[in-house]
Amino acid sequence: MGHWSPSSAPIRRQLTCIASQLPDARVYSGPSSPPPKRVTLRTLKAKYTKGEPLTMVTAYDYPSAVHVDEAGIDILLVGDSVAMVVHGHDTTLPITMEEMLVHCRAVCRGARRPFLVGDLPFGSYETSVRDAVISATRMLKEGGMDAVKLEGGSPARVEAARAIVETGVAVMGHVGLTPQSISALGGFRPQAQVAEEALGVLAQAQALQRAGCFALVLECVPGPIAAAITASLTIPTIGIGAGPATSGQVLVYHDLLGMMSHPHHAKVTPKFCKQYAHVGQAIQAALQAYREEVVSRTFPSNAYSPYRIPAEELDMLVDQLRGSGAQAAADAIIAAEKSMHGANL
Ligand SMILES: Nc1nc(=O)c2c([nH]1)NC[C@@H]1CN(c3ccc(C(=O)N[C@@H](CCC(=O)O)C(=O)O)cc3)CN21
Ligand SMILES: CC(C)C(=O)C(=O)O
Ligand SMILES: [Mg+2]
Repeated sequence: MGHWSPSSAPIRRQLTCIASQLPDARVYSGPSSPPPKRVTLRTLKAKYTKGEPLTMVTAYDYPSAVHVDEAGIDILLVGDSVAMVVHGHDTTLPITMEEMLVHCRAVCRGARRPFLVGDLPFGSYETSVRDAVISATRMLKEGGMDAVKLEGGSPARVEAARAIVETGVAVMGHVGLTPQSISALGGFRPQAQVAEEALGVLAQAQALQRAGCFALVLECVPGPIAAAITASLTIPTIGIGAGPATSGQVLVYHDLLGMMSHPHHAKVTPKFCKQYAHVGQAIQAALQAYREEVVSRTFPSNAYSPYRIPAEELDMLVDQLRGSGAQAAADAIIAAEKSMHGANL
């Protein structure tokens, strides 16, 4: 048994057996790779109870998941923001369940430790409670997620959240700015900026808590409103553009890395995003340097041309090519050998 805790592994291990396409990187693969201690609902609750901030970041693929895991982030969200930051859409609406599941599986292979939450995409849970339950269970069975997130706090959304929880799937709620409602909202606008609206968001948050949500995202609401909501709940709030008084914070991976500095991307980087790096600039500089080195024929140098052939083999090859009349090929060998290794054949 080693140090597998009975509560953390069995479910995911079973899932991995059921669905052959599921990631196996989260399965204990022998003594050489000790299993990392997974973040569970219990871990999250313990942190919240102690007043420790919860950290959450999005990731959409294997390398970003590895990085988020290594950084010790508590919760990894496979967000439907993938539609905008990875697929290049202007909103989160077009991303499909099948596309989300592909991203979830890639993330699951890279992230062993964080608690994994998958965003239910637009259209996958609003049509009926039955559809909501089907979509949520797919996120776990086919996506390898630990929990799902859905947007909104209207009575219909609360009913969907309750039904999913009753199925045995952990649900994270999401109120304030709910980007999937952009058509009705008329834009990515900050929410709860008048007292009546703030009371509405508070009531939605409380209804989602009653429905059994284990946490709530509060997006784009004034700090004091987020503070009031957080103080009124017994489950953690995870803020984004919601000030410092929430129980935790979430940012989009590409935003916090400064990957979207290109003017084409800049439109989707909201004001509340702090850039902890300027990875976009680093990528741009590297690509330009590569292009310039190829054009100037300085790449690949000998250091990056690793495959060798013994001199006597080359001699034989040159002789055979000459014998068969392939003079140009033979000359090319001699010229290349001279320029790469200064050798005269
Ligand atoms: N890259 C990225 N980061 C995000 O945080 C994010 C996404 N994408 N996509 C999904 C949602 C959409 N989000 C957004 C997007 C834009 C604003 C924004 O620019 N708001 C402006 C007001 C714009 C308006 O009035 O139309 C602001 O002043 O905050 C806020 C949140 C947050 N989420
Ligand atoms: C911004 C977070 C909360 C989100 O829902 C997403 O990335 O899709
Ligand atoms: Mg989302």
